[in-house]
Amino acid sequence: QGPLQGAVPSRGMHAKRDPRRLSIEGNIAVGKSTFVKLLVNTYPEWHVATEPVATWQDVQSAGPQKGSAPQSLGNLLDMMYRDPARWAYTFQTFSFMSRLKVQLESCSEKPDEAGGLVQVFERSVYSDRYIFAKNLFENGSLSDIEWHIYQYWHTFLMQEFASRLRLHGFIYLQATPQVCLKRLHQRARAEEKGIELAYLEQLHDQHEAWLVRKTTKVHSKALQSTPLLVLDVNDDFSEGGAKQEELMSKGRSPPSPEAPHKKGLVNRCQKISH
Ligand SMILES: Nc1ncnc2c1ncn2[C@@H]1O[C@H](COP(=O)(O)OP(=O)(O)OP(=O)(O)O)[C@@H](O)[C@H]1O
Ligand SMILES: Nc1nc(=O)c2ncn([C@H]3C[C@H](O)[C@@H](CO)O3)c2[nH]1
Repeated sequence: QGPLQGAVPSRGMHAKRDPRRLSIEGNIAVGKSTFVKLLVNTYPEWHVATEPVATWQDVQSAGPQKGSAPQSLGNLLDMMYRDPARWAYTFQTFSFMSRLKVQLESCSEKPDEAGGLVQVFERSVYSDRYIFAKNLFENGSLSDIEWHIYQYWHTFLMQEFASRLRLHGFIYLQATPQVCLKRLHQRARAEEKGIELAYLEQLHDQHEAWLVRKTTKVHSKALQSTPLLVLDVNDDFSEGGAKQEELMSKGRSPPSPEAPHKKGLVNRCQKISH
């Protein structure tokens, strides 16, 4: 029996409960995908929606006629990094739409199949705006009018889909921009080879402003008060061991009598109604 035994509810216990919906946030290459894989190994019953990077790397046309083969239209991730002033707005519309679909599709599972589940998203419609689009505006890659139009439809859609997009918690994986750059080089994704420390520093600051300092102006009170768990992932946990187990248990651990305020995020989220 591991230290987490008993903390994860069995399916039968929560057959009618809405799924708890969490988003993993963090800088580029901080280790979100790696962390999500560890979560799935530890909690195989959790549903995970990874970031649709492959869709951005190969945008497909629907095909001119029904049933005809889709055509590849290009690598939008690469285009955005090569020429942000030209492609940033296009990228944000597409990344937003693909995140919206992922978040809406996950919550359309039948309630009694999804009951008691935890759904984990890698980033969210919120980081699309409050991290990336905001940063692209502030560094001059989105013009005033593009940023205005982006916020106009984003706010409208967030209000229209408010209840279906509501998240119960954020897990913020926090590491220095220097550590992220090292991991980015180690991963060596072709489109990212031009990314410099300064860009990761900007994104780090956006995460800190939105999630930690809470100085970023957000569109809703519910979002402002969404529970947050900050995990320091500067240390290497990819080889397993005690650090990995500690991180997993922080995400889930039951309240302890000595420190009742230090509940795991999922336990805190279960107190929040949908
Ligand atoms: N804690 C860690 N210690 C050492 N290396 C790590 C750690 N977490 C991830 N890595 C390594 O860093 C690289 C980036 O990790 P990963 O792909 O999980 O990042 P990510 O946050 O999902 O990236 P992106 O923002 O692009 O989606 C990978 O090579 C991974 O093996
Ligand atoms: N501009 C921009 N807006 C986004 O919403 C966004 N989300 C992710 N990314 C980049 C980071 C990684 O290189 C790669 C995979 O995370 O995609 C984004 N870039």
